[in-house]
Amino acid sequence: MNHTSITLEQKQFAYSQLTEVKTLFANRGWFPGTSGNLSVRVGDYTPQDFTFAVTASGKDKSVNTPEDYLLVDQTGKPVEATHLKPSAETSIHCEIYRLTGCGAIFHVHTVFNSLVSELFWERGSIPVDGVELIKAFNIWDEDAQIDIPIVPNYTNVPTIVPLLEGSIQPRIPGIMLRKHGIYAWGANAFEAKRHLEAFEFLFEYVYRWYLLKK
Ligand SMILES: CSC[C@@H](O)[C@@H](O)C(=O)COP(=O)(O)O
Ligand SMILES: [Zn+2]
Repeated sequence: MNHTSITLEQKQFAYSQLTEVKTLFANRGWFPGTSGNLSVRVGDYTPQDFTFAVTASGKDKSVNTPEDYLLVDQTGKPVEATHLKPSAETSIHCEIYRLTGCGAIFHVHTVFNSLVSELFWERGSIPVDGVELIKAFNIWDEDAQIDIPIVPNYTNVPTIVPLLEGSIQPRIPGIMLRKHGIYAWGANAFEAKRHLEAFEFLFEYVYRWYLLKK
């Protein structure tokens, strides 16, 4: 893609969407210790050629500044001259966009998502049985049973990237990195937010139900 075809209005709209969710999630305590990253896709898409706005690496996501985001291409390289560094996990966003064609990806570290990823690590996925909020994923089966995949976490992020293709499930818009955090996505920011909120609700439910049953 000719990245100059992204207009200033498109870029500003993407940044304003990111600021809105960033502020909301920060108020929920979903970015402890500068963790987490967010992105929204901008402009035309093919799996080989796309652009997205992503959070800059290492920022305090509970404050809003003029230096919070940058535009990158499908390889994670900035498309404009900038001193900002894209999120250290940008290559995960690149791969999820390539595989799913989604429009927005939100990543948060929470205590509940980390706990359940460890609880069900050996199983390879987090099972959820018949909880109403599964419908947030557009799964309407009576008493639906879903499994949210878990992949191992590595400090070297490029080691994680090739594991995504074999782990992402077509009807589940998210993947857990073991003892790290959830990546949730959707066709746009509204849908990615709905999915992330549903995952976090279900993780807390699964954890508490596990303890209650004991
Ligand atoms: C500071 S701990 C979290 C990071 O290691 C990473 O997992 C994370 O989510 C944020 O990294 P970032 O480069 O700011 O996008
Ligand atoms: Zn992370």
